Amino acid sequence: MSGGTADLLIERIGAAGDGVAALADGTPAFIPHTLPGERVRARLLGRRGEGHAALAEAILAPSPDRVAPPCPHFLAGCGGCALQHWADAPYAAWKRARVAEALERAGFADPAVAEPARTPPWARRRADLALRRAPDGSVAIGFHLRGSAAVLDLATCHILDPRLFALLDPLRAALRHLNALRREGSAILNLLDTGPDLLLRTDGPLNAPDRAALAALARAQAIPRIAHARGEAPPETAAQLGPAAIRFAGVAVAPPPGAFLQASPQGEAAIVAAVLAGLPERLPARARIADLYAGVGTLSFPLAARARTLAFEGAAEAQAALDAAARRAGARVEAHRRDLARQPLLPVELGQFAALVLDPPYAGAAAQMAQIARAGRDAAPPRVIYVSCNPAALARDAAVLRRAGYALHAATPVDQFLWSAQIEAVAVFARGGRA
Ligand SMILES: C[S@@+](CC[C@H](N)C(=O)[O-])C[C@H]1O[C@@H](n2cnc3c(N)ncnc32)[C@H](O)[C@@H]1O
Repeated sequence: MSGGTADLLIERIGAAGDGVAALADGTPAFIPHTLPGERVRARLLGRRGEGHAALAEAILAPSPDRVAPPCPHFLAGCGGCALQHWADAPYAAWKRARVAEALERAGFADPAVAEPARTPPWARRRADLALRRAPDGSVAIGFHLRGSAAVLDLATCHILDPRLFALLDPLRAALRHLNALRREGSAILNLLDTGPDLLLRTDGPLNAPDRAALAALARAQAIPRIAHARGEAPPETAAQLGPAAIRFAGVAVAPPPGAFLQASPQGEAAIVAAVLAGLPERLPARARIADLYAGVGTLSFPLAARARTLAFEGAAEAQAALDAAARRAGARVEAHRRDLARQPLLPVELGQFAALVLDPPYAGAAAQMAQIARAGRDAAPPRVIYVSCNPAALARDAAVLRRAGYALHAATPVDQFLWSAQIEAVAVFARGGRA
């Protein structure tokens, strides 16, 4: 069916942010930059998963909710954003509905879902940008074009913090002559309290002139640390001018290069607030909280203000940074390294916690959920506070909690990835009667 055109009615927005229309045989077509209710003329491109990829050649009847996208890269297909063409109110309502639908699929009828906590434009403090060298030696830095391996070279960006965006031109200039970048790589930018932290992953080794060039870039742009890794190898510091640190609840942590951070300060604040609000009002003096998938301690240190917190994290460097920060600050945080997919907390361990906070990666926390279900009424923690970055995993994991006897206490969507299809959420579950 590819190559042809069809006039179609957009029925809804799909999980990747594309408009979805039904073809004559009922197969869904995924059409970027369209909106529910619109009639479009679409060119069919080929199979995509269960349906067809398509492009809108013309919007025959535009939605009243269509707005002019603020960024010129959007209609060129920049993969950083999917929904800039949607008015703010229906856009936010769609994000909220994705969380509500996930909880409904888990079996919680008519879930009480708050309005999304928002992140404004120009606030993203963490970005993983693609690098691509052109035949003339120049280097493109940006997001992949949607559905393509090509990199859109960013001339502007409405989501990135301007302090990070300002580094792109000097970085392009430095990368032009960097031997370590042969064809492609990535630049992970984290804006810490001490300034930008840069991790370059490239397809070649760093040589002495490369090191000198990166040191010069660090000095000229006041970048405290630039690290480099070849492919997926562990990073090594290429230039360090000063400390690289960020504070969580007043505790300074020195994260490893490329460490996971919540994508925006607003997103982090909203997640921390919703997690703390989900704790029982009164915690006994000897109460303990478990923070699973703790990273470098974004949630552990705020939680420790309420009770002794045992933090579990699988990545060695993140766990070490969390452990060192907790020791230096004398915080009530004990950091343990543990692969929670292979070694989830067992019922005998779960029984000691007044609350279990978990913030798993995209795949969710199936192994841990199975142990909570096994723990039964006596050992399962009274509260489970689940921070989700994937509604599908939330639906699956929340269903296990429901079957294990938990009620949904609160749900807060957090929109940290402005204009993308992503939505995060903090869902608070309480065992029957104790909410
Ligand atoms: C979404 S991040 C959350 C980090 C932290 N809670 C925060 O807010 O910054 C998920 C974390 O889970 C860790 N992780 C991924 N797979 C894991 C596993 N199997 N066992 C333990 N930790 C894992 C990652 O290293 C990452 O730090």
